[in-house]
Amino acid sequence: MTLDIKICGLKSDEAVAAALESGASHIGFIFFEKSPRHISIEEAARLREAARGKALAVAVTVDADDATLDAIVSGMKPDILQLHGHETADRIRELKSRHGLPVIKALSIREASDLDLIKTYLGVADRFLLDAKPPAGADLPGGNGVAFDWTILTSLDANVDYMLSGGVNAGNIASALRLARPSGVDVSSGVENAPGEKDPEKIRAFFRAVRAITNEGAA
Ligand SMILES: O=C(O)c1ccccc1N[C@@H]1O[C@H](COP(=O)(O)O)[C@@H](O)[C@H]1O
Repeated sequence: MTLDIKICGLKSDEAVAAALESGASHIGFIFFEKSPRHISIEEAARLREAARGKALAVAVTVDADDATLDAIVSGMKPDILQLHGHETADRIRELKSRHGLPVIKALSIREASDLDLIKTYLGVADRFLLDAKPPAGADLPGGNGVAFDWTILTSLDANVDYMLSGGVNAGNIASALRLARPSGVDVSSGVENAPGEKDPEKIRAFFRAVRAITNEGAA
């Protein structure tokens, strides 16, 4: 079983290096000013250069307007856009034609009925990222380190291509992957010492934990 691994909210050379050396398929940069992981376009452009040919660079935005997205796309040249707000299917069609980039649509999940939203975006979004709904009063739509009940994913149509996100870490990824069959996992808080402060050793430990479970079948 191969599994994409996205390390999100990167801000330092050390964290990018740990993600790439460990074999990250995707590295994510957050463009959302309220986030402790927010990064400037210039800095993201510099960091993403290290990943060229190694991992795909993902620009994460939240209900961003055209001017903001134009600046991100021309400045940082991401491989993928991750839309983490309330973007409609029409807005995604518009952005895909404007920028010619694949789109990951993040959806906030708490209960099984929240998965119904997937239908709205099927054939429009290239991939889904299923994240936990933010806790009451949270400032951030993602990156809260909160997990949802993964057992609800057992009923999900096997053709839905999604990354599992929200509160994932080295300690719980094995149970997540025993319950769900995502094509990728996305982690941010779970590899940090404090909000926005990635820990290279936690990044490496996360990959070891994923490999322990994905290699089980190969032994
Ligand atoms: O991480 C953030 O600060 C953030 C801000 C705005 C939108 C999305 C954000 N993060 C995304 O949420 C997932 C899950 O995070 P966590 O592992 O639960 O902390 C993260 O990987 C980003 O894709």
